[in-house]
Amino acid sequence: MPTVAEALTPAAAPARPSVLPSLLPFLGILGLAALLPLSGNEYWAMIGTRAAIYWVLVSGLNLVVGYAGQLAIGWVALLALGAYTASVLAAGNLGGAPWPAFLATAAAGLVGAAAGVVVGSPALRLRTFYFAMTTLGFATIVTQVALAWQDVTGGGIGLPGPAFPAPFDTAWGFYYLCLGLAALCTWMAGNAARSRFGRALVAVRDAEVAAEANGISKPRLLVTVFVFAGATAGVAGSLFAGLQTYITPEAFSFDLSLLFFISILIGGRGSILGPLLGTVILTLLPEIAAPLAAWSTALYAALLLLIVLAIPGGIAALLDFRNRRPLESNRAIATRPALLGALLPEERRRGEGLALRGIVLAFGGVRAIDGLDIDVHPGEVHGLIGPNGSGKTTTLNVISGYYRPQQGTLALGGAPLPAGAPTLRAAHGIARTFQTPRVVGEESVLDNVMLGGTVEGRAGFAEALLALPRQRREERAMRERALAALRVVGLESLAEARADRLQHSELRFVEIARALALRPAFLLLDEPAAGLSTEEIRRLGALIRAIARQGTAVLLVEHHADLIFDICDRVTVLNLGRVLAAGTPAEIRSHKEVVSAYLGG
Ligand SMILES: Nc1ncnc2c1ncn2[C@@H]1O[C@H](COP(=O)(O)OP(=O)(O)OP(=O)(O)O)[C@@H](O)[C@H]1O
Repeated sequence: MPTVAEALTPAAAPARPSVLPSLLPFLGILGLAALLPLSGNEYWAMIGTRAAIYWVLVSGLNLVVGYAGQLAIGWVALLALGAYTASVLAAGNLGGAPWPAFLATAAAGLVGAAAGVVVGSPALRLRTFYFAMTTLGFATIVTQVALAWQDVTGGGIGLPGPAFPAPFDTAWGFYYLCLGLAALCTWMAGNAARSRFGRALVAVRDAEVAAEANGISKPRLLVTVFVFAGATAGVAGSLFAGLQTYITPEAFSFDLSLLFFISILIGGRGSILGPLLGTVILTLLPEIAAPLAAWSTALYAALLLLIVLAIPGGIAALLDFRNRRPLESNRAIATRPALLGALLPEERRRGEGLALRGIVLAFGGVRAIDGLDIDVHPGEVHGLIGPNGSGKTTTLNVISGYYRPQQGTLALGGAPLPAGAPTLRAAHGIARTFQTPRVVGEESVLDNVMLGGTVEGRAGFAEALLALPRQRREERAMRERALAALRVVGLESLAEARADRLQHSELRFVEIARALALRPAFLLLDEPAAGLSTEEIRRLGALIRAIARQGTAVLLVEHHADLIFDICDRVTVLNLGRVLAAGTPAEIRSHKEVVSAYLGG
């Protein structure tokens, strides 16, 4: 057991990580790329330019595929659209004067951004391969339109790409332009990935329900990244047309789309560096093994198989040295309820009572909840118990908005709480944990806990891309708060560890820390003691009591009767979707029907 001093002193909290070590590989690649002209070989200028252009596209697509997990396999469509937009405008083929190359490139970016939404929006309704097929369909449409609209696009004969002015009109000048844009895109994508938007994308990919409970709206988030990924692809298209000097529909083959997609897969999900290396490798591969150029598709497929089978995490997992270090094996969860005050200063405490009235919810003929009234008061731990199938989980799902009751009303702090709308619960100050912990295994513990602060983020996606001051300030505050929450649950020494390396009991406390990072007015705990040791349950109980004492209303669904009777102020017992009994633990313990229906003789 920790001493009082230990209980109050957080273990060595991780200092703010220096960004330099994570920047070094990028600076190294940029340094090497900047030295490429020393080769004096213009052929290498062309290969280097092509790799930079591909990366401009992949840097945006990576957020869609590697972070959000959407199978956008036909993204070459946007490259084609950007290339044709810039070339048609630069040639003046739509009437009017020819546009300068940079202006045409900006227009290609805008058209790409708009088309990104069009190509991406089916992902809001379709999953996995169905979405992949729609992106391929779009790629076919773009090339067919380019073929058929001969007056403007030159049809099968094609048209010249935009000619960039001096000093970008030489092979190496154009190379530096593309390299500069690739570096800019890397910086922006990296900023986005490290922001609340990046965390939200990965959460939507790996723990969608937890993402919703933390206020993340998947459709809004996806549309935002589709805009960015479309814009980078549009700009890449213009540069691509500039490099080709002449474009025809064949230039935008399925092979090229596959190259973009596979670069991300072999690079590794949720990484910027991995896909960057993947893009460079796949661009260079056919050049280095020139005789194999005709085999490039087979080569990609073989490489992909090799990576998927041998290193499923891709290049990024190979380079993740930090998570190879063993974690301390003898770990105890030393919760520190006394530190709650630092996380929830007086002015941030907000307890809100919850009132359910006449809730009815039936699944077909089964009345899972049948006219339920419950009042949970601020500062109170309210236990919800009952036999299996009595309606506890359904009640939680009604409160968290996953189920819309057929009858009845909900009110939080006296104000009506809209039925349904799970993503709005976090903004009302409702936080929850899950029966089976829902954490993002591939993210660090700290990132998981920071997800709880998502709703307090005000900086928009553009601010995140450019790492503007408000974004940086919010990120610092979110990080501090998440660390404070981790100190409360006693897991701050694991902050930088990947969450899937933790034990089950630790994940339960990570979820509580995430809920605390929301600074909740109302906290729903779904069987938090399941799988914990007796000592851990004792600490959990003390922590829950302390959270309630700060003003938060706590609704606790639990099968451990001892925990319920030890820490609850009031208990409601459900049976067949109705309240069998409600009262203090002492009243419930001696309630005849409860004893016979649930507690046992
Ligand atoms: N999605 C669903 N579709 C159909 N029936 C459902 C659904 N969810 C719950 N039910 C039914 O509603 C009733 C209440 O289920 P619920 O899961 O809320 O009970 P519970 O008290 O949480 O049980 P447990 O302790 O086993 O988790 C059960 O009869 C269950 O079979």
